[in-house]
Amino acid sequence: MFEQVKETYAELGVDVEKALEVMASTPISLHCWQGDDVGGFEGSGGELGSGLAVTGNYLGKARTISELQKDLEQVLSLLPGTHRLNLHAIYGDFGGQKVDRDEIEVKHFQGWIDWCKAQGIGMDFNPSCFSHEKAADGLTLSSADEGIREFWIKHCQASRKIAAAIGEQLGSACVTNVWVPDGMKDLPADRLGFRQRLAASLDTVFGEKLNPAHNIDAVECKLFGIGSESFVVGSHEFYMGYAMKNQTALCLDAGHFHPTEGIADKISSVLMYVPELLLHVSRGVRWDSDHVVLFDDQTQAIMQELVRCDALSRTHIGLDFFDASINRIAAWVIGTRAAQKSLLLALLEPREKLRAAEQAGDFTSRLMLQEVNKALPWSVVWNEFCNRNNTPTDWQALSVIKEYELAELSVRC
Ligand SMILES: C[C@H](O)[C@H](O)[C@@H](O)C(=O)CO
Ligand SMILES: [Mn+2]
Repeated sequence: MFEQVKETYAELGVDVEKALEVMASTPISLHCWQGDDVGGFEGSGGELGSGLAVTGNYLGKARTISELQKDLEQVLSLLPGTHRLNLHAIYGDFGGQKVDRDEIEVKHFQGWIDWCKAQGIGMDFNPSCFSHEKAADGLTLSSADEGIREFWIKHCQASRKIAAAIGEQLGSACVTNVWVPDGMKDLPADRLGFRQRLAASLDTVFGEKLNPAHNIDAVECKLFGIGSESFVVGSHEFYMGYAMKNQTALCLDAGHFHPTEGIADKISSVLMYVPELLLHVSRGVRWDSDHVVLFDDQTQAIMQELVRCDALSRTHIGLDFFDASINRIAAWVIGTRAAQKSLLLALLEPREKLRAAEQAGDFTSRLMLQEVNKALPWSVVWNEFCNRNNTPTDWQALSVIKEYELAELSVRC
């Protein structure tokens, strides 16, 4: 059947083998925080805060680094292709000691680096500027309190040093994404002041020039959060301007805009002015609810734009969702596979024929071809991709996950 499908696509000018090659060389950066509900392992007992919220209480949350690594290994075994780990600073191995955010060092993450090396994957990193007493009032790098700003600047500077070591040791640039929750529940008096302080703090954070082969800086914008409904200092306009001016990567999170505003249409514009893009593929339901990513129109549109803009080499595809209402392994596998399937669908699009019709002003054929594309047998190619990587098909993966739940997750009390 697969050979016939290849011929069907070839008639429309689509090279299926080329699409499978690109799939195999396009990693998805797996966010560690889905495994334990964004808790981390500092052992400080701190509550999740700063506008982040996880709902659900499904059994088997990872409680230790080794449990999280075991869960991630299970996930990786069920994903076709080679991926990356996206780690937050709060997941370091602090040996039960109190290590504050401004004191973190490479040694606290060496275990993770070694684990990634053993898995044959790259690693991305994030300073954790949330769920901490010095972020309790919702302000960090833009705070009017210089001591607070200094603390978070030091944390971000330390994070970049760690990221550069990660990138150097693993031989793959580590994307360091800076997201701060800074904002106001109600109407601020001096928006400009907050934004000037954030820009000055970021300039200090990024002041040390690091080898881009080891570390890529990204900044993440947001529209609102819990506790920052009226004002977010790091808005899209702020960070797009900052990224353009300083040529950092810009992180677009699919849940960080108005509920009806997708990020697909932003990709071609952003990539005209910033060097690289980091995506947090997510799914907001009513708000930035961080639902598990699905194979839906929004996700398909994002990947379609990446392929149409020939932007995969300048884009780092990360995921950002945290759902504790279902098996967390399944959440990762469903979400990652949805992102991958959306990418495959985009790679199999007869885009040369679409482009030709559009350039000829033949919008009728363009529309019809877009509809024809939806009915093409892309899932046969997806199953071939799974087979070639010795991974089960979607439905088969569920039974493997259920067995893991019984053997491993259900005994974590
Ligand atoms: C844990 C992540 O840093 C966080 O989800 C951030 O990326 C975000 O999207 C906050 O809304
Ligand atoms: Mn995000």
